[in-house]
Amino acid sequence: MTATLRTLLTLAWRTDRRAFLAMAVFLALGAVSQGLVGVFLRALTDTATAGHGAQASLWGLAAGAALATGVALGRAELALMEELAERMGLSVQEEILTLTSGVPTIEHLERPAYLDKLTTLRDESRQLYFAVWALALVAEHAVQIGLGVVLMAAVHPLVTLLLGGAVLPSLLVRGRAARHVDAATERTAETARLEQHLSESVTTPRTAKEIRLSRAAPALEAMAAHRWEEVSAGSSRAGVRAALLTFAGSGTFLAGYVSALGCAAWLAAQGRATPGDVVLVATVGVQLVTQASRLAFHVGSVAAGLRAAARLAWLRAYARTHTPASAESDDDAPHARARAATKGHTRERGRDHSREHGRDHGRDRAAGGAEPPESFAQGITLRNVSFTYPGTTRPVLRGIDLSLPAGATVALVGSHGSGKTTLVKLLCGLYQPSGGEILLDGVPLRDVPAVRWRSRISAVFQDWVPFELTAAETVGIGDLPRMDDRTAVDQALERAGATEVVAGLPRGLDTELGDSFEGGMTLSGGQGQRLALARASMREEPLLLVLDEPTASLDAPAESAVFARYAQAARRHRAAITLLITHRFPTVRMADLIVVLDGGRIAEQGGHGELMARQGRYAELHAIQRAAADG
Ligand SMILES: Nc1ncnc2c1ncn2[C@@H]1O[C@H](COP(=O)(O)OP(=O)(O)OP(=O)(O)O)[C@@H](O)[C@H]1O
Repeated sequence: MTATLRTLLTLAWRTDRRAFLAMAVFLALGAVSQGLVGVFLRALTDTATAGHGAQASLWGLAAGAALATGVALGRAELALMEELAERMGLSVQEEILTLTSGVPTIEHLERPAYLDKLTTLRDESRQLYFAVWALALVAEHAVQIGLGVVLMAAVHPLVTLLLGGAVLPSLLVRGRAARHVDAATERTAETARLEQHLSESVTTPRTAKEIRLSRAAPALEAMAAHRWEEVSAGSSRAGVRAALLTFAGSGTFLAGYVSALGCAAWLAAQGRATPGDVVLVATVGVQLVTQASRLAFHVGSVAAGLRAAARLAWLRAYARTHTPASAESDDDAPHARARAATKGHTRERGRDHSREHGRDHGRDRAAGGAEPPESFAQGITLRNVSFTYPGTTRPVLRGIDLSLPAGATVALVGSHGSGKTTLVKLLCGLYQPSGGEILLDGVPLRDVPAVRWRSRISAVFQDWVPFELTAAETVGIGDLPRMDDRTAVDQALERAGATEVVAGLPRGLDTELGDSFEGGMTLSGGQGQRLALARASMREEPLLLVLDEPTASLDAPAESAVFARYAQAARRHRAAITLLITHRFPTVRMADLIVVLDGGRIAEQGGHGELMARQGRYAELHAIQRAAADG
């Protein structure tokens, strides 16, 4: 609680210190001016009933001035808070992005339990800054209520008791109402995510073709609507409960107020209070009821903000524990990176990234850990590696003993779901093995900081990213420090056989790609794949080159040519290992070593001739493909 409160206040303080302080001053003055209105009105009533007209006028003026000051301060507070809130919201969103993308492993992006937390945090990031506002208003109302209680006590302690006794239960009831709403949001986070996915599937251009042809749009829309109904039913149920509780809370306030006013009138009738005291109870009593009701409401907002702050603290802790080597040393670091990442134009962004990348690397080195080899002497060894996706129970890889020799081209083959991509994820350090170990020239991969190992890998995956950037940036982003180096980009295009693709673009490397640009160019699947390959070619001397079915849009001879070129280059440079995954056997047969995966185990391994002669699983897969091609 204290830690989350500190997180919340630190966020606001860091966003704008001056605005934060100014707001605190305005709030304090606003609180006092409200209390003074009641005091001045009492004096007005008492001087007027005593026949002192001139004095009464002065008190009247003073009451008006206090009221006007309160209103003006309220306006100023509002303007300041809106400004502060907007900037704070932006910086929280940036931090969430930076933390989410900064974790070297990807479990938090694939596992529903974590995704729910992330979705809720992203949706509720606005709560954080409203909470700071609410926190300030809670403080203001608390001061106002304190002053009010003192004034009421001066009339008669019973009046205070009647009003004060109604405040506490009502606050508790309101807090409970807010918890209902929050719990409902968390319960429906998964359904809300699925609804969003289904709605986006119908509206994004990438999926439009298939969905139009299959005429699945109405069915998908109906599914999305059904999920939306589930989400909204959950939140309306919680909303109704919260409204009932709030109503009960307001009833308690009202009962307290009416009794306190009755008590003051009775005291005045007895001559134990002045008419001014009755006016004071009526004025301050109304203020107290309103302030307490607002206080309760804002306490609810603060509670929601604290829960969002707790989620942010969870994400920060998660990022810290899952980024062992480049762990941030202070709370400002993710912010600095987030600010750098969103500054200015994309190209600026690229430069900032480059600098940040360098800084990460420096921090990484300072943090210790083993170095990946400069050049492979033996290669990569997997010893009894097993893996089960977090949150599941079925092992996807079991007992993998494998040696990927230095300078070799290794082909991973196997039927769909046999574990090829998962093995690649482990080799890239995107997941840690559940059992066994991976060694880089004898050095355990888990001892090598992810940032250092990643900087020595190039990879293209079957689901390559169609970045909406210029062609130069789309390629250059493959090696951030050299993102703007046109010579490096040209060389990468050449290595990937993609020079022709760029030559055909209206503005060459400066052509903007994607629908997000006005008049942006849409690439064909094959053109996009070539650029993705060029992106992976930006790093000239990777130790491991992963080609996970990146050439599905190319024909078989083009695919073989691409693989041959990459394997040759990799072998020349530092005895790098090329790992390729493809279902096309003409390409597979070129590999030095073929590893056949079946149900998460290595069924067999060897050269093409050797495996064909063995007449095992490889020969069987080969025969199936040949029959399909012939038939
Ligand atoms: N993020 C994940 N969480 C849980 N299970 C997963 C995840 N990703 C993959 N799997 C499961 O792991 C198994 C192996 O998947 P993997 O993607 O490694 O297969 P693959 O051999 O690469 O398949 P393909 O040839 O179709 O690409 C599959 O049963 C799949 O359902």
